[in-house]
Order: sequence, then structure tokens, then C-alpha cells
Amino acid sequence: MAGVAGRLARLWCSGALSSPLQVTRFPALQLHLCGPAMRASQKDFENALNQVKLLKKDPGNEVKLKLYALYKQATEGPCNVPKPGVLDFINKAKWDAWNALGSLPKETARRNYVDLVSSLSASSESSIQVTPAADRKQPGSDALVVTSQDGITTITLNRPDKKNALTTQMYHDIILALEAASKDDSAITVLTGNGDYYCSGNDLTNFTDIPPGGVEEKARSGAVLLRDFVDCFIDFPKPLVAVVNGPAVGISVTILGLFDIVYATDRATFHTPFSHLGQSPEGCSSYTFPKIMGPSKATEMLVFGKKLTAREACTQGLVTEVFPDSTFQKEVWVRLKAYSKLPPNAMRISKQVIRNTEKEKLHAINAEESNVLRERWLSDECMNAVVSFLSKKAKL
Ligand SMILES: CCCCCCCCCCC/C=C/C(=O)SCCNC(=O)CCNC(=O)[C@H](O)C(C)(C)COP(=O)(O)OP(=O)(O)OC[C@H]1O[C@@H](n2cnc3c(N)ncnc32)[C@H](O)[C@@H]1OP(=O)(O)O
Repeated sequence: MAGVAGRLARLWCSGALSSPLQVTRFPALQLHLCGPAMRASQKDFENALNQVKLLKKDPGNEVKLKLYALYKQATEGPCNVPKPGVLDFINKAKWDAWNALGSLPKETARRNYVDLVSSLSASSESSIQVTPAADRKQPGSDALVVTSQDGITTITLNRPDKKNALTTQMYHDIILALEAASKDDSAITVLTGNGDYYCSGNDLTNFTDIPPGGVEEKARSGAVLLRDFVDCFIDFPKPLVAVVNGPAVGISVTILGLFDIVYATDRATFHTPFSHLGQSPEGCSSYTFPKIMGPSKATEMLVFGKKLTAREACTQGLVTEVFPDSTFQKEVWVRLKAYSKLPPNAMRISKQVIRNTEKEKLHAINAEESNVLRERWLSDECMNAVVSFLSKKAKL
């Protein structure tokens, strides 16, 4: 990521961004590159600094790095601090982006900053999907699609290009979607994925989006988010079904222990490589997995990262039933539509009778797992694993 940002920043300095493609991506730049150098007043710059806080859509890490670099260049001039160590990957990415601006004059950096923010504000205003976080009722992006039909509310993870990896925004949106589904008039709620994967777990780029409070602050807010996310599954009042359409990794596997039914295609696999990632189990799996499959099978999965096939997961009790991939969707949805016609109140009450005795314990376990993970996220083992993945050196 640092490389991409660095290359982008170097191109920017060299003026190579005047090609039609790049002008389309950064329309406001055209002004700067084509006309006589327009000056950005200090007021314009301050306005842009305020505007950036009001952006309705997260512009992504590449753009944030670029904003950071331009801000530093505009206020302090060329990069003047020592290069961070290789393991300090977030500060190194920031340093790379700033350093790549070379001797770009402060005034030009200020202008570019103002132009970039103005292009971001324009695209953010035109996005119909985005609503302010505080009063967000619908998913904040199309990475999550929620539909309701035939008494079934279906929440679909929709980032097939990224194997449905869960961004921070998606955790928030799933929480909102579950809260809405718990109150709507559907009888059953389904979680599934679009594309060849069910979900590849936590999006590892979540680790790169560091707030001003630093990595500790990130780990703290990550642990709160994790806890809130898992709490929603613990408390969900209606039958909750996972339609596992392909491989599942990490947190998408662990929370299966909190679902009422798990249907899987025979193409699915179940993988919790926490030790490989320097992390530890979440989603209450430290309790639900030993309970479902016995402590030693749970240890193989959660400690040694053994990947289960769908049939193995079914034998262990994590999966309810496995279907041939060729008929998976048809068979599962016929089944679910039939179930959704059963009296909804009876189903809800029966679920609660089955699950309520454990709720308090599950909340305590969730809190403890989230605390432990907060520490793990700050460990060298975890940071090294994330750096390896992000620098394309490692895959599961
Ligand atoms: C402090 C931070 C807190 C943040 C918020 C906290 C919220 C709670 C967190 C709870 C803890 C959760 C833990 C987990 O889930 S651990 C599991 C994490 N997942 C992984 O490690 C999977 C990594 N991905 C892979 O190993 C492979 O991509 C995979 C085997 C899944 C598929 O390999 P394949 O070769 O078939 O496909 P590609 O690798 O080419 O993938 C296509 C593109 O998708 C990107 N991708 C896939 N998975 C992820 C992921 N998890 N995170 C980020 N990006 C992912 C991949 O990079 C490819 O992208 P490009 O096309 O751009 O290269």
C-alpha cells in the first residue's frame, strides 16, 4: 500500500497525472495542471481541513495517505523526520508518502490538498448510498446488501473481489442490519456471501487505518467494535441461518457457533488461522467450539489452524447440513422458504428457550476474548503477520 501511495505521489509531483484517466479520478487536479498556477489561500486550506472531517464516505487508505503527505508538505515542507523502522509499518507508510513528495513547494502542496479535498467532497455528495454515521439506517456502502422477501431477511456480504473480507464499515453495517432485522416482520434472518467465497474474515487493511491516538487507540476501538459486533449475534432474537456459499475464514467461522443453523456448499472450507496471524479466538469460539466439537478438535482448529472441509465441519457439529455445490442455492432456499412460513412468534420463543440460558456467559466470554485480542493486535507476532500479508509475501 505504501508503494502504491508513494508511486501515486511521485506521479503527482512529476505532473504525469495529466492523462485522461487520472484527470477523471481526480477531476479537480485538471485546474491545477492545465491552467496557470492557481493559488490556494490559507483560508482555502483551512476550509479544506474542516471539509475533510465532514466527508461522508471513507476515502480509503491510499487517499488518506496522500492527504497526510500533502498536509505535512504544505505545513512543514519536505520530509524532515527519520525513516521509521520496518516493523512500524503504518508510520513507515506515512513517511514513504510524505518523502515521495520530494521538494514539492509548500504552496503547490497546499493547492493540491485543497483540490483533492474538493474532488472528494463532490464525489461524496453524489453518492446515494452514504448517510451520516450518526443517523445511518441503511448500509453505508454497497459492500453489504440487505433484502427482505418471503419472510426472510437476507444480509449478503458483497465484496466478491476481496473474498468478502470485512471492513470496519461492514462490521458497523452488519450491526445495524441485525438490529433492523430483529425488529422487522421477517421470520428468519440469513447471512451469506456473494461470489466464490463466503467470507475471508477481517479485512487485514483495517490495521492500516490508524487514528491520531495511534495503534493503542486503534486496538482499543477495534476491541469495542468486535465486542459490539459479536454481542449482536449473541442477542439476535430470531432464527439466524448462515448460508455458507464458499470458503470461510477467521471471524466468519467463529461466529457460526452463535448461529442456529449453518448450511454449507460442499465447496466450503472452515479455517481459523489465528496462531498464524499472531491472534487469538473471538466470536465466543473459545467456548462454543469446545462445546460443539470437544476440546481437542476445537484446539486443532483454533490453536493449530486446521482447515476443515464442509463434511468434516458437519461431522464435528459446526455445520448443520452440506449440499452439493450444483444444487446448493436451490435446495437451501426451498428449505428456508418453507421454514419461514412457520409461526414466527413460536420460532422466536423456541430459539430463546434454547439460547437464553447461555447468554450471560456468552457476553462475558465475548468481553474477555475482545480484551485478549486487543493485546494481541499490538504484538510483534500479529504486526509481522499483517505486514507479510499486506506486502503480498504471505497468504493462508
Ligand atoms: C486493530 C484492528 C481492528 C479492526 C477491526 C476489528 C474488528 C474485529 C476483528 C476480529 C478479528 C478477526 C480475525 C480474523 O478474521 S482472522 C482472518 C483474517 N483473514 C485472513 O488472514 C485472510 C487473508 N487472505 C488470504 O489469505 C487469501 O486472500 C485467501 C486465502 C482468502 C484467498 O486467496 P486467493 O488466492 O484465492 O485470492 P486473493 O488472495 O488473490 O484475494 C483476492 C483479493 O482479496 C484480497 N483479500 C482477501 N482476503 C482478504 C483479507 N482478509 N483482508 C484484506 N484483503 C483480502 C486479496 O488481498 C486480493 O486483493 P488484490 O486483488 O487487491 O490483490
